[in-house]
Amino acid sequence: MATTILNHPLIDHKLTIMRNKDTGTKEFRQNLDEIAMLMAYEVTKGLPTKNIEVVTPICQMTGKELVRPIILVPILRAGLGLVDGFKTIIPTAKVGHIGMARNEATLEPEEYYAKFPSCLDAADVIVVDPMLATGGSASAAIVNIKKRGAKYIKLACLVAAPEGIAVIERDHPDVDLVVAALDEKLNEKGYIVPGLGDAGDRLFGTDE
Ligand SMILES: O=P(O)(O)OC[C@H]1O[C@H](OP(=O)(O)OP(=O)(O)O)[C@H](O)[C@@H]1O
Ligand SMILES: O=c1cc[nH]c(=O)[nH]1
Ligand SMILES: [Mg+2]
Repeated sequence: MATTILNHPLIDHKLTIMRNKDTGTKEFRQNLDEIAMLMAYEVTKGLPTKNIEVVTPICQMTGKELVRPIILVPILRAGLGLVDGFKTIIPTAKVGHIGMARNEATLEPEEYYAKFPSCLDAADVIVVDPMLATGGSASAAIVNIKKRGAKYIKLACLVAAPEGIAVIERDHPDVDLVVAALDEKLNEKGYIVPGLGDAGDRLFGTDE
């Protein structure tokens, strides 16, 4: 299993707009939505397919179809900002939700909500969250999803700190990780530097 850092020019351009502290809610959401579509293409590159016979208007041929259904799992709240873009590219995807709140004092993640489609164990599961900071939220979310039966899991994050990547690689060597941009470090409050601030607050306008 692998970690991929995308460093894609279009994503970097849009992400730079999101990073700007003066970018408002509307533009922040719009750019995240656009980036999600680009990430969906990249994250799904390695999904398994099987041969299927198809008759074109010209002749019969062997085509391909996905082996498993796809389930998107946004980590609430900020992961919700990636769902519409992924669904645009994968309209048949089912969506499960897991709520993880990072205790801002201890930085420990706590699950507060979970609801999944019943085919979790037979699906390709793509967990999405814009921020991979300490890695605690994503790692705990994946542990909880595995406990509910998920076997084929990918994690897609917009911005990651090296610390978060190391945690996912250590805790979940079976999970493919796709990150749009690798930042420098975490600060003393567990925020990614340079990062983009609190993704959930910027997405939902709760930054007071
Ligand atoms: O890697 P970690 O150190 O765990 O931090 C990353 C988590 O922090 C943010 O969520 P937050 O807890 O702020 O919740 P929110 O999405 O509701 O704002 C972010 O969306 C990740 O889930
Ligand atoms: O930089 C960070 C770290 C955790 N969560 C965020 O939203 N941003
Ligand atoms: Mg937040």
